[in-house]
Amino acid sequence: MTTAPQTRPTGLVIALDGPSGSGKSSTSRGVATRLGLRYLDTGAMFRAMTWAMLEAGVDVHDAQAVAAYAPTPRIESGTNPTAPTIHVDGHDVGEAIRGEAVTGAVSPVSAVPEVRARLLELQRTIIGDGDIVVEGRDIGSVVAPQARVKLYLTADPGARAARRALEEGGSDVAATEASLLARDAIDSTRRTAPLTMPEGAVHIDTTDFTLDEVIDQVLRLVQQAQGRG
Ligand SMILES: Nc1ncnc2c1ncn2[C@@H]1O[C@H](COP(=O)(O)OP(=O)(O)OP(=O)(O)O)[C@@H](O)[C@H]1O
Ligand SMILES: Nc1ccn([C@H]2C[C@H](O)[C@@H](COP(=O)(O)O)O2)c(=O)n1
Repeated sequence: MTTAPQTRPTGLVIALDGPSGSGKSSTSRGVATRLGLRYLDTGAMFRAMTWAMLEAGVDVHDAQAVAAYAPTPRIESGTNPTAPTIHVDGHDVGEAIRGEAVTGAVSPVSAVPEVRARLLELQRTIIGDGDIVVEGRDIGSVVAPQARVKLYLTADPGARAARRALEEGGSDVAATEASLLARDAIDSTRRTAPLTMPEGAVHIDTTDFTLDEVIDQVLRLVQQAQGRG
């Protein structure tokens, strides 16, 4: 049963960061929907960039080639939390970016500074004056350090893998966990904007909470932050 506020804050930026499968997208979409805010999935933008590189035949392990291609694709993110969209050069890539090829290549592509600089500019343009929930790996630390509310979501690797395997219709939990941990390792050790708990963020370990319980916790934190003005 949800108990948290329904009033729509203005100019608000809520930043959610955390490792793969910790519940960022589901929580962000739930919070944005409840508060009437926009929603930005920055992971989808990095996936879209990776999809474009693979389509163009760029070697994703060649940082120079990745950097050279980074300015090319036109990436457009739709920010409706109940129906987020992502397009590359006019193509709807919402499904394609969730496939194994992109998932296996996205972390090395995301580690290239020219990719991050290009997407940072797009992300900040979309954030604009706020009224948005933004999720990723470096939102509270780099993209929007001014965010009024910053959350850092985690969950035990076993729980993350089990949730993801369930979502994917019963894929191998051990293989899913290995894939999540491999991505976490690259994302948290890269030189530019690594995954880290941002200064001022509230840590929520979601392992033992349902999605509704986590959304409620975030809504309460937003209410407290609004109370502080
Ligand atoms: N608190 C929760 N309890 C149970 N399942 C959850 C919870 N939060 C999210 N889930 C489920 O876990 C899976 C992963 O969640 P989600 O996609 O939101 O994570 P994420 O952090 O955005 O992942 P990624 O970084 O890979 O995009 C989804 O199937 C989602 O429904
Ligand atoms: N702000 C961000 C968001 C995402 N990434 C990279 C690292 C992730 O492994 C990948 C895919 O993200 P997901 O869809 O799993 O949330 O994108 C990043 O570096 N910075």
